[in-house]
Amino acid sequence: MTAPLRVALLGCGTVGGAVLRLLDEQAGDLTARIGRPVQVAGVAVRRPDRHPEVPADLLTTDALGLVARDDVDLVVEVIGGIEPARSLILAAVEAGKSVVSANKALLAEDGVALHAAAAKAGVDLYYEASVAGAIPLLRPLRESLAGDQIRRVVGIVNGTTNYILSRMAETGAGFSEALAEATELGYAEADPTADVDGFDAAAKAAILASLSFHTAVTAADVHREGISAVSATDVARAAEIGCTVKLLAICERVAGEDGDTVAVRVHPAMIPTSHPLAAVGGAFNAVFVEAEAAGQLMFYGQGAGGEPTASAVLGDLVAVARNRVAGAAGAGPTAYADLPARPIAETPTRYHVSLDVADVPGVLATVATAFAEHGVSIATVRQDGHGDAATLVIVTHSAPDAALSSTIAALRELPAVRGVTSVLRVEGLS
Ligand SMILES: NC(=O)C1=CN([C@@H]2O[C@H](COP(=O)(O)OP(=O)(O)OC[C@H]3O[C@@H](n4cnc5c(N)ncnc54)[C@H](O)[C@@H]3O)[C@@H](O)[C@H]2O)C=CC1
Ligand SMILES: N[C@@H](CC=O)C(=O)O
Ligand code: NA
Repeated sequence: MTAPLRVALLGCGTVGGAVLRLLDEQAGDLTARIGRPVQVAGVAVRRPDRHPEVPADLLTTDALGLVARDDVDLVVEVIGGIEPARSLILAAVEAGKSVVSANKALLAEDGVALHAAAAKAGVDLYYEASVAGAIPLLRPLRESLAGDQIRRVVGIVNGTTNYILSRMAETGAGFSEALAEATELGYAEADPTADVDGFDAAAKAAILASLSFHTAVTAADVHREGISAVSATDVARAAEIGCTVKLLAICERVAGEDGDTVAVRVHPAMIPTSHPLAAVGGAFNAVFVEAEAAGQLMFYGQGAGGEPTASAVLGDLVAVARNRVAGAAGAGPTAYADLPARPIAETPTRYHVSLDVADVPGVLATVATAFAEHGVSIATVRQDGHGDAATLVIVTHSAPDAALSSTIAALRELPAVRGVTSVLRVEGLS
């Protein structure tokens, strides 16, 4: 019988546990698809006593020792975080072992160096699971669309926050309750502030922008806002204008007189309920890709959870194992374009603003003047009076984000404005 390919599994939590189970359940099919059996050589964990499901002789707390073993051919990293994951991946590739990872935080911080190390060693580094869980997205960007020019990628790439926002909109559930459910279901990161504050989505946006535009984008290049400031009022105001609130990742290649730039941002936004992304509920993700020749493409599916993510990990494992059987590594991504990042301040956006004002003559004109003075044009305005107060709901036309944020600062200073009760960007309105 052909000698098996031996796999080191680093981490056995939500994703690692599902990978281990599927490797066992699908052993026969995987052997047929790869041309050689795949066998688990060892499973590195922090607390072996917490893993009665794993055969004791496979468990180890020495992840580095496992990676270095001569009988290990391939490494699956599902620990997460920067260290020790980075050192373990580098040790693996330097020892000639191809790596599959689900670690967006690490790839978004240090992808260039990790790819360089993998290319130097002639091994593969695949990470389909790192963005949008089960959805085949990175390989289509890296391979299927390699002959096209991608201009824009926009989507929902964090399952936890989408689950929270969906629950808030559909059932009126509170933020903490919805987050606890998402954690229980295995969607949230080990530290869920990575989800709530947009770090996870920003890392994914950096990976998407790097692959789409053939340039190096790190998480630090991404403008990031999470959902912790999204209130029940924001959700209600969105519903009043036929919108819903979603955390969006938007990656754009922008043509300019001095050459192209990339603008990459993650923030909550109101989108019309008729927009295809508005129907993406729970932990599902969806990503639109706009390419010059292909036009618009949509990718949709489960963006988080043990089994869906393990599906992507196993897909990568089959790919790197096939390459290993063929005796060659696949082509890595290219980053030749060297495009600078455009700051959010210069990025055109639209705002929805809700104000509590004193219902006195001239208040509307005073508010309108504040917008005009900052070069921001108003698209719609609605005034609801109640007693001596009124609510003004304003949707702007597109303007540089800096102009919009200085308008909000100026509004807060106006004596007639009693409170700025909701400020959210708006996307997808015609
Ligand atoms: N849960 C999900 O839906 C998804 C997770 N991911 C990514 O997959 C990776 C793993 O995520 P989860 O399985 O959800 O996390 P988890 O927290 O459930 O599992 C991580 C495991 O790694 C172990 N670990 C930590 N340090 C270790 C060390 N030094 N040596 C050995 N084991 C160690 C932990 O004990 C834990 O069992 C992360 O990079 C995450 O961002 C990607 C897509 C979806
Ligand atoms: N915590 C992440 C897991 C998948 O990447 C999410 O909620 O999307
Ligand atoms: Na994916």
